Amino acid sequence: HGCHGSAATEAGVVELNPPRGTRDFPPEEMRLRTWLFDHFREVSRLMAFEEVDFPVLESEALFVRKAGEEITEQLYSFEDKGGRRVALRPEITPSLARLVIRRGTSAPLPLKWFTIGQCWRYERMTRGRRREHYQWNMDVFGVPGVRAEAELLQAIVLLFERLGVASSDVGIRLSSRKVLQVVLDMYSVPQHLFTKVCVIVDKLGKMSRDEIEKELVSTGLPCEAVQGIIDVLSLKSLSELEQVLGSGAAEAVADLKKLFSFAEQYGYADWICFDASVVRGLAYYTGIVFEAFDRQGELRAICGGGRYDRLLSTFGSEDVPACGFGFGDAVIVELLKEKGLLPHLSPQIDDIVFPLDDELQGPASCVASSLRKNGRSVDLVQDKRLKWVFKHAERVNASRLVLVGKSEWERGMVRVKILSTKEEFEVKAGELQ
Ligand SMILES: CC(=O)Nc1cnc2ccccc2c1
Repeated sequence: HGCHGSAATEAGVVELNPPRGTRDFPPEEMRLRTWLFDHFREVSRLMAFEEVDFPVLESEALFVRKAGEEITEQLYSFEDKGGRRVALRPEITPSLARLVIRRGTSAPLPLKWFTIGQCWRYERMTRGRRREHYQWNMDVFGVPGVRAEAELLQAIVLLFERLGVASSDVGIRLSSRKVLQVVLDMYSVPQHLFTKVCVIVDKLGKMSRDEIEKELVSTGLPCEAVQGIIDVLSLKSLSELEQVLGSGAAEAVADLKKLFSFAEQYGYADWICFDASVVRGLAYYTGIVFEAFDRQGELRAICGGGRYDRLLSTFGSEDVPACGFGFGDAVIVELLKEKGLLPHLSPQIDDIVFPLDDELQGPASCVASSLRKNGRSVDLVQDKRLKWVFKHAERVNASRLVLVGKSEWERGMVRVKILSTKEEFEVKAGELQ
């Protein structure tokens, strides 16, 4: 079966590549994805978070925010046959908020929920970036203080440690949006510009400083405010922050100090550091924000999150304090590749069962069936030469080869070969486990 590129090369062959910006997961890639997602799930279990799920398709209204965020500008939205405006979700948080409201915000709190879901963006392919990725989300609803953030940070650190990533490879930068709030108040910048400013200054480090200044000025900020914002966001320590902002930043500083002391108790203090330039690019964050980055590379964000205490009221509900993070499946895999931490994953087949000639296919099925009922994963091989079967057993890393032969079967026996030790023996067919 030749490897076709696309319909263009051979008349009548359908386009074989998945749509632009999307991926297939053939077995070897699916094993790596399953390995990563199993770690996401195990950490969620350790943290006593409950799994939830949502449709990939949501009402477009859930994501319309007019704050100039990249993911809402690249919304994969369309009108369905019922004339409804719908969208492939670009993120998970609004769906979580929708379900919390739907269940009634008086439901017993706190809620600790996690999900792993595919998210979409319609990116002009000029940048050749992907249009979908999978994101692990962990969110806490109903905990107003930074104890919730401390739990989320532990989840992130547990995940990295399980993958073999050390705090020398990756750090977690954290700050509070209350810092920016104080600066904007100092220059009496109107509140409605707050989210726009956050989205713009989130590009610090990705865009040049004067491009940022230009964008801030074009949103209507007075020049001294622009200078003040950039100066404050360049501060590298809490004590500097206190000196520069004085009592105005007391709340932000108190939150951060509490979070750092929790970090000591949890034992992950060497993973985190204060960095006033962290604001994250999502409009709805209101307090602590954080992002994990690789200390060597081009400082890509591996995951990120923060507190969003006012999101539910934007959907017309009572507010419920909330915080959470999203952890994508792309940057982490690149990091693991660079660090030589990718696992070698082979199929997990326990037994290969093979009838030595065709009239033994029935008995072989019977042997395979009883092994499967005993929880063994069995590959029942038919119409192959024995030579092929040995090679296949190696390839799939099977533990045992069970050969059903005529003379043995007549004595109620089968031949078993342990592939690791090469030892071979007969066993009563009915007693094979
Ligand atoms: C590195 C990468 O693929 N990022 C990515 C890919 N697809 C997305 C889709 C929606 C939102 C964010 C996304 C982010």
